[in-house]
Amino acid sequence: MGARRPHRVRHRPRHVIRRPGSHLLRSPRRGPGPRPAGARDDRLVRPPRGGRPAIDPAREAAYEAVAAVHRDDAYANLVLPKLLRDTGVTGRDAAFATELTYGTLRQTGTLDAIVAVAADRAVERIDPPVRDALRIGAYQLLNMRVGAHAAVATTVDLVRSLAPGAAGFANAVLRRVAESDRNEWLSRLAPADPFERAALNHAHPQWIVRAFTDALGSLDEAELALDADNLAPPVHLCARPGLLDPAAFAATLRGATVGRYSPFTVVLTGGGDPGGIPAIRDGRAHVQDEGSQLVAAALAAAPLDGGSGGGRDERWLDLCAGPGGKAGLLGALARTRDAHVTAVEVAHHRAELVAKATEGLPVYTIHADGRDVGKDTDLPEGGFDRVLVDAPCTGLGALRRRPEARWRRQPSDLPPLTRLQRELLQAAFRAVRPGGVVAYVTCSPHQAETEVSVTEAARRSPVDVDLLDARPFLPASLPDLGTGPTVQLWPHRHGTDAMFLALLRRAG
Ligand SMILES: C[S@@+](CC[C@H](N)C(=O)[O-])C[C@H]1O[C@@H](n2cnc3c(N)ncnc32)[C@H](O)[C@@H]1O
Repeated sequence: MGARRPHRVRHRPRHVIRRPGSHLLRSPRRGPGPRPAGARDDRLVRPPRGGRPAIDPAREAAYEAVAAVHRDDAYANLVLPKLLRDTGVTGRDAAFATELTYGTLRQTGTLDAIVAVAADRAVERIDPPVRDALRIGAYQLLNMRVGAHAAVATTVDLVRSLAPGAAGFANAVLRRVAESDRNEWLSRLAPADPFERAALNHAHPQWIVRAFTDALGSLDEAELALDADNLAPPVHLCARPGLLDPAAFAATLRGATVGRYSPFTVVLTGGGDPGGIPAIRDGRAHVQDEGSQLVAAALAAAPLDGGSGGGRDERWLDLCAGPGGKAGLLGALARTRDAHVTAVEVAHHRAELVAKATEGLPVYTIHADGRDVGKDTDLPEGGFDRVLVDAPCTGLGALRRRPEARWRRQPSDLPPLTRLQRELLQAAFRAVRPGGVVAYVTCSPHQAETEVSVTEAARRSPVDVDLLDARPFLPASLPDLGTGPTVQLWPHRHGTDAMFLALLRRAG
């Protein structure tokens, strides 16, 4: 396939680009499912040596990971694998530690509400290390099939090793927690307000419950979306079009299947490290949620008007490219169509990731601010046929992948993000040529970041833009796309992250 040589990007010190050595785009490993019902816990503490309790390594790793998330703002999916490696925890023990860590982080708000009653004090008044240990103990009691004796004894030993004076307190709190199961606790605590109740039952902050309800139109369905966030998602791979056949690729991977909707998706069900897969190492595939693949492919599928572009369809722009997932798919599609992609990323290290992720594809990465369209000679006004704005957002649509994120995000994150989203989308309107198409994408279903950002940016656009019905540019088999013209995907409906897509065409 004759890939056209991309235009050269002017060399300036702030431009990182240009194909550094081959590096892999790696994705976080996902955790395994919960321990099977009735499974025996064989990870009891080892006998004390020298009078001090020895904590079993799996629980210790889980505690360290949860503590690092709360103490150091660490990310569980980065910190836990390292802890497991360092402590030599593997196999079933690693699966136990992963479920304990991810589950405790997802359920933090609900566990805290229960621990607060059992401790008869606000959790903020419990020392942070003891508080994290109690969360881990309570998760084992309420959400895993760990026997009460094992959960309490191991947690008390953990607390004794962290804060010897608090062991008695931890013992009393956990014994009280163990007196009821999760459902009994939830009905005992049940707030009268339905949003507060849903927040407690599904372990999300209330503002996120309300945001999902606004986007879905009903609290009942929002509860399904909240539940979906509490399940570990499967790993999706993108078999890059023109480089790899998904069915043949899936056949080489244990337990893999082709995706439900995207023609490029392969779903990994057998676990394992995707980074070790040869097709990923050599750039014929990458890790990417199926929803992300669908929205990127929709941009490539939407028809252009001739306009002043005279029917040209060769200059594509990804205005927010890091770490390069969509640039990888767009680059592969561009390669099959003699087009090329300019990939813009404002964060230097993320621009380097984009360059690595798109190695071998007709993609040039620019370390620049996407809002500089018209000011930066590499981002000329009207210079592009297709433009993607995969905007920085709260990420509320991908909470299932980031166990701690729901508690870290705040409503106060919205104003600066929505301002940036609208500025980037306006820059995209300037960058696209008359008759060309812009895709605005977020991995958030929050309406301030989706519909409102699109409406506001279009209202203030210096050029005329028309909102297209995005639904025809997604696979016909994709259900529940609503009445358009924008599309909102959901984990509970589509098995994808909650990606939002709006397609807009600049008037010719
Ligand atoms: C949602 S992520 C993009 C994900 C990417 N498209 C992918 O599929 O891998 C948004 C990205 O926009 C970048 N960004 C934020 N502000 C920007 C700006 N003003 N110009 C360009 N990129 C920006 C962020 O650093 C982040 O990497």
